[in-house]
Amino acid sequence: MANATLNQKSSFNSKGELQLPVSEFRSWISKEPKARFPPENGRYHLYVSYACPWAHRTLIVRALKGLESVVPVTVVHPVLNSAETWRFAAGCDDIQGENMRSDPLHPNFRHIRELYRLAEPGYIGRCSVPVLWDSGEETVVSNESSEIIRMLNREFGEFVNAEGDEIDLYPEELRPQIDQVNDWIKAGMAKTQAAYSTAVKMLFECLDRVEEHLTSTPGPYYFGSSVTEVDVRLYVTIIRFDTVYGHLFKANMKTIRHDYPHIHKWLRNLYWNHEAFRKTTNFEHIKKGYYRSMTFLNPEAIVPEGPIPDILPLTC
Ligand SMILES: N[C@@H](CCC(=O)N[C@@H](CS)C(=O)NCC(=O)O)C(=O)O
Repeated sequence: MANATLNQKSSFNSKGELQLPVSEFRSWISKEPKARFPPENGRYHLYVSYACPWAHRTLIVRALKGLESVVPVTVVHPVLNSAETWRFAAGCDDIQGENMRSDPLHPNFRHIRELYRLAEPGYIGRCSVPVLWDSGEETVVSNESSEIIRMLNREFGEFVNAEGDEIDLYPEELRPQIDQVNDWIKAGMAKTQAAYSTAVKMLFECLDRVEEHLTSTPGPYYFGSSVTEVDVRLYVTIIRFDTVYGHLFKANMKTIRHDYPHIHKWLRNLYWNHEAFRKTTNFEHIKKGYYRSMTFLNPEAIVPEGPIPDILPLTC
């Protein structure tokens, strides 16, 4: 299953297959006694882009757990300039969005790169989002979404709201199945015809598997009656599918809305019936983010008008 990273310059191996870099900041917020980063109200800050699927995961989990006021968020401008890295909003931007603003913690910062360099002077690695920032130590706790969502799910017990408390996205009894699905939700993108043909076929085989699975479960979630990490991780890819991946990455063997009725129903249920999914999905940022940033795939930076609507209603 493809999750396409929003990068100006992705790394490819000699066969033209995408190579995903490893995230460099991997500390944990933990409620263990004496933890370096204990859960605290207002201490941590999330820096995200609505365009980025990995950052989107963290926004959904933060909302599902009711942690919006505990872990504030700043949304960057959706168009990535790889030389300068993600930039904070400026007053004159033509694109708006909730929580899109200048950095409230470092008002003189213009780019995400400055956070990384404050955390590690001389840092020359990748300056990706999401960033989970610790305003206590002025450092990056983590820039790995799969780990940030586990921290938000598990470590903020005393701060989550009543609804969030009912939700465990990684419950003990489902862990083997969740790990198995996570294993094949991998990034895909290619630079040669052969690598593309292999990747695109694999991608649609994965979608076929998801469709088949959803045909045989009562739903409305991937594993039945409770939302899990798998719903979050699949959602951020599938919501971008018809609007971006099908066109920009030529993943056009089928569309979600026309060819996968069970995935389509599962997707629309999450979007229309759950604020945590709907509120964190900003189609303008997603489309402008991908089509204007990935100019090596879309040199004129033209943003397509369709599909219209971005997502179909619940009943159609
Ligand atoms: N492994 C990271 C990947 C995050 C990632 O690749 N983010 C992209 C946007 S979708 C990014 O910030 N790219 C900027 C860059 O590489 O310069 C995670 O899951 O958190």
